[in-house]
Amino acid sequence: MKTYYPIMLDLEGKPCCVVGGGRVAERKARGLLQAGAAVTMISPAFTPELDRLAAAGDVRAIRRPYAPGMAEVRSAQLLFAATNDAAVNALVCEEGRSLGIWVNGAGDTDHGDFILPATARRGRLTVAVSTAGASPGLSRFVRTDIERRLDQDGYAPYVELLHELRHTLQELVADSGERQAMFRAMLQWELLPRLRGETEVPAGLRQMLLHEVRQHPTLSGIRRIGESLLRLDEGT
Ligand SMILES: C[C@@]1(CC(=O)O)C2=NC(=C\c3[nH]c(c(CCC(=O)O)c3CC(=O)O)Cc3[nH]c(c(CC(=O)O)c3CCC(=O)O)/C=C3\N/C(=C\2)[C@@H](CCC(=O)O)[C@]3(C)CC(=O)O)/[C@H]1CCC(=O)O
Ligand SMILES: NC(=O)c1ccc[n+]([C@@H]2O[C@H](COP(=O)([O-])OP(=O)(O)OC[C@H]3O[C@@H](n4cnc5c(N)ncnc54)[C@H](O)[C@@H]3O)[C@@H](O)[C@H]2O)c1
Repeated sequence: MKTYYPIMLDLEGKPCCVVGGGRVAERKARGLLQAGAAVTMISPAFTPELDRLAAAGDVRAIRRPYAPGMAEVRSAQLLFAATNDAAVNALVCEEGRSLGIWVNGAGDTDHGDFILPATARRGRLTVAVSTAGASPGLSRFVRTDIERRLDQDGYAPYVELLHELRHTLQELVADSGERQAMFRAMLQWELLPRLRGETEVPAGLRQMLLHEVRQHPTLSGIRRIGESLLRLDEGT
């Protein structure tokens, strides 16, 4: 069985090129724009949404069929073959390979270098789901299931709070081993149930925790904060 390597790429401002202008190309373009990439599309025709994005200047649209050697392909850092013509997709994959550009093939006969997962995002938290190409529909199904759970459980504010607390400890504690023990202890705090149904961290809770962490930046301090949170819950 083939095993893929999952990765989070920083595409901010980087040139990415999508060949094709249909429904699949549009989905790839939307994902790239979310990541802040500089997107160029090559296709004789585009979906109405891609036409809108091009008119707004959000993507650059080259309105002609793909041909090997195009400057927009050569300058891309990531390449996507998403036409409905398997021979064209294969050519795009081949050109990407020969140029050393990572290429995604959207069809079953394409041989690209990477595939895309279905992605659930809530704030800084991203959950990516892949079936290694076995069933993209299942990836989508699992993604929507995860989104429902993340919304119910308050993970978006939770990850914001953890980000802030972790940053605070990084400034206060020099030893990385000690810090890691503290981060692990912090994850034992019963915070998630308090954030259920919230879209933001309640200001009082945030201030209280930041204050306590600044006052007690030690492993035993972090554990005690967790215990006092439990006592608060028990009303003692
Ligand atoms: C996850 C997602 C991400 C994205 O594209 O952004 C994605 N496909 C999505 C949806 C989806 N794709 C298809 C259906 C129809 C139902 C079905 O066929 O199951 C649905 C469902 C729908 O649209 O509702 C059809 C399809 N997809 C591929 C082929 C070719 C083939 O392998 O045969 C065919 C058949 C074409 C045909 O037969 O004509 C190929 C790929 N699709 C992948 C990703 C990669 C493997 C992902 C994995 O490992 O699971 C891979 C290998 C390459 C790639 O594209 O990177 C996105 C969900 C986004 C979301 O909603 O969250
Ligand atoms: N990876 C996936 O998630 C996924 C999902 C469904 C289908 N597919 C596959 O992807 C293909 C595309 O699906 P779609 O729904 O976007 O199809 P579509 O028919 O909506 O769009 C095809 C696009 O390719 C463009 N095109 C055709 N020849 C071209 C060329 N020579 N150069 C540049 N662009 C060209 C067309 O102008 C059109 O914009 C399907 O044929 C299928 O094999 C992949």
